[in-house]
Amino acid sequence: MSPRPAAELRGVTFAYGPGARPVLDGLELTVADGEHLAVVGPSGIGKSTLTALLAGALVPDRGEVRVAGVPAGPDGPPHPEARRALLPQQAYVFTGTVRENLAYLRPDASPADLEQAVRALRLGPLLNRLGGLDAPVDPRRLSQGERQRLALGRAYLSPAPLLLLDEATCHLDPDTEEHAERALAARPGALVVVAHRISSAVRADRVLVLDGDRAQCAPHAELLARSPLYRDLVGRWQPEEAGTPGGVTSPTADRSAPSDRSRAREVTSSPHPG
Ligand SMILES: Nc1ncnc2c1ncn2[C@@H]1O[C@H](COP(=O)(O)OP(=O)(O)OP(=O)(O)O)[C@@H](O)[C@H]1O
Repeated sequence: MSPRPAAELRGVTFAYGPGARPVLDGLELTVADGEHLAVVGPSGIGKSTLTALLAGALVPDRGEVRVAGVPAGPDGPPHPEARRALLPQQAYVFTGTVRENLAYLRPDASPADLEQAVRALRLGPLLNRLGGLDAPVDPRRLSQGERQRLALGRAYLSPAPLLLLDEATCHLDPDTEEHAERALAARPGALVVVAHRISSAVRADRVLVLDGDRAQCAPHAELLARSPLYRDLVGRWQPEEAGTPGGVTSPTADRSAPSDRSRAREVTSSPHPG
């Protein structure tokens, strides 16, 4: 028997309010157990909306979102196997100690667990600067990148089997981002990353390209070979990466062109390649 998917979207349609044009319309997606999925697409196409639906922060108007086989929604604490952690671009950092920040989602984390998270996310130098695990954190005195790194350490320790990163590494340099994504992907469970660099898409198992009714999901190389849309996105992305320190900009496209999002689309079903 094949393992239960980490997440499934079946015919998911969502609009921000009655009468508004659906952001997602009939989306079909399966995230395999243990999969590392990157999500890309033009600005405003619905990448954050998708992560919020997977997190249960938004509820579809039609269709269903399931996490580990359990319907996702805002009602009640999720089944332990269906927990997910959503990291937004603006990282949450709490007043409290470094330890409390890191262990917020896993209060029973042992010293060995914390040590492993610090090592896996290369947080040692930051911890030294802050004064160690028991030093108080003043969020106002942390850079955006430092905040993101603490939040990534928290996500690493989280027991949630589904991690959702919505441009949660955008203030990190490419090397630190790669290390963090690889560490998070190596945890048990699935990782969904709204990518803001092409390198993020390249190292994922598959890439979901959201663009209205042309949404597609496949490994990077396959999309490059068969998807003009993906090649177009990558083509516009690479110069930005090359020219922007940190390369923090998502690919953007002219969204003034009318786009028909009315047709359902199947964007998965291929098994997790790894
Ligand atoms: N709270 C909201 N109320 C109304 N419309 C919203 C809201 N949040 C997002 N939208 C709209 O929904 C669409 C999708 O937004 P979303 O943030 O999911 O896109 P995105 O692909 O993540 O964009 P970006 O790459 O620019 O972050 C956009 O047209 C946006 O204006």
